Amino acid sequence: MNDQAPILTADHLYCGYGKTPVLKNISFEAQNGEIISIIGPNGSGKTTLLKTLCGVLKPRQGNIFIKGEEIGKLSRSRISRTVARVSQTIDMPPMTVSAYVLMGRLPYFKRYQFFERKADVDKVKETLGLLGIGHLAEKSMDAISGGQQQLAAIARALVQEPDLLLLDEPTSHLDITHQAVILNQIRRLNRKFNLSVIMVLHDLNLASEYAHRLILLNGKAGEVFCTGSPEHVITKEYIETVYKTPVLVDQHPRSGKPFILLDG
Ligand SMILES: Nc1ncnc2c1ncn2[C@@H]1O[C@H](COP(=O)(O)OP(=O)(O)OP(=O)(O)O)[C@@H](O)[C@H]1O
Repeated sequence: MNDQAPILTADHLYCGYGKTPVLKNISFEAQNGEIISIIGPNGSGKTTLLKTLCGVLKPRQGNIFIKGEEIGKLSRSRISRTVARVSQTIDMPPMTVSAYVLMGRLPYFKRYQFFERKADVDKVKETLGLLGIGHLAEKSMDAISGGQQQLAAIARALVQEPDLLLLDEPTSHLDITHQAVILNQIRRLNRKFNLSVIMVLHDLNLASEYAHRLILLNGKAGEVFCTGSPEHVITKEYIETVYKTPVLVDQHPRSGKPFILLDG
């Protein structure tokens, strides 16, 4: 892998499930240290794109490069040490939160290593603490709330120590306190460790506030409608065209970022 290359390059991707592709001709580069949010109406293909970007779903055409290397030529563990994904639906194995989060360390296990090392356990503890769920460590995954499961899934991705984090609606089950915990933590990791992030967000105001760049999918056409800074993408004209809903666009009083309200 080449550290100077963009962390991820999507090159003319056509992706989907059946005969007709859900998404057509998607090309973009995610630079190192960039936070990108994929936005768009329900069913526009946000999850499909995220799954394709990490190699879970094979593109029907086009290619993906991670740090300049074709994803198909990389081993699963090499990909896992570089890219971590948190999906929208979280599997709930009957295990404790700490055992679940520890699974994120598997890509670092050596051949014939069957047990975690102290460094792995420390990493898990530290990450649970950072996300405010240290007290849940010994609880079973199926005995905690949906929001807490979401935090545990994010912790599992973070202990993978990825260079690129892919998040599918990371705040969907979270109250505003935990939305702030997650997104501020992601911003902190981005600033401190240059973590690159691509996240699907439904909340356009959170996308506007936390992402450097937005990719707005056009539901019907299966294409990118436009991409750019929040100021470029979150305009009355673009949002009303894509979402077919009247909106008001103002500025956040503190950050100055575009701020959106439904208009009737
Ligand atoms: N496993 C699947 N098999 C077949 N079609 C699928 C599958 N998953 C999704 N689709 C279809 O692909 C299209 C895009 O779905 P996708 O979940 O990527 O959209 P989305 O933008 O993430 O939606 P939402 O905002 O509702 O989560 C939809 O028409 C959906 O029905």
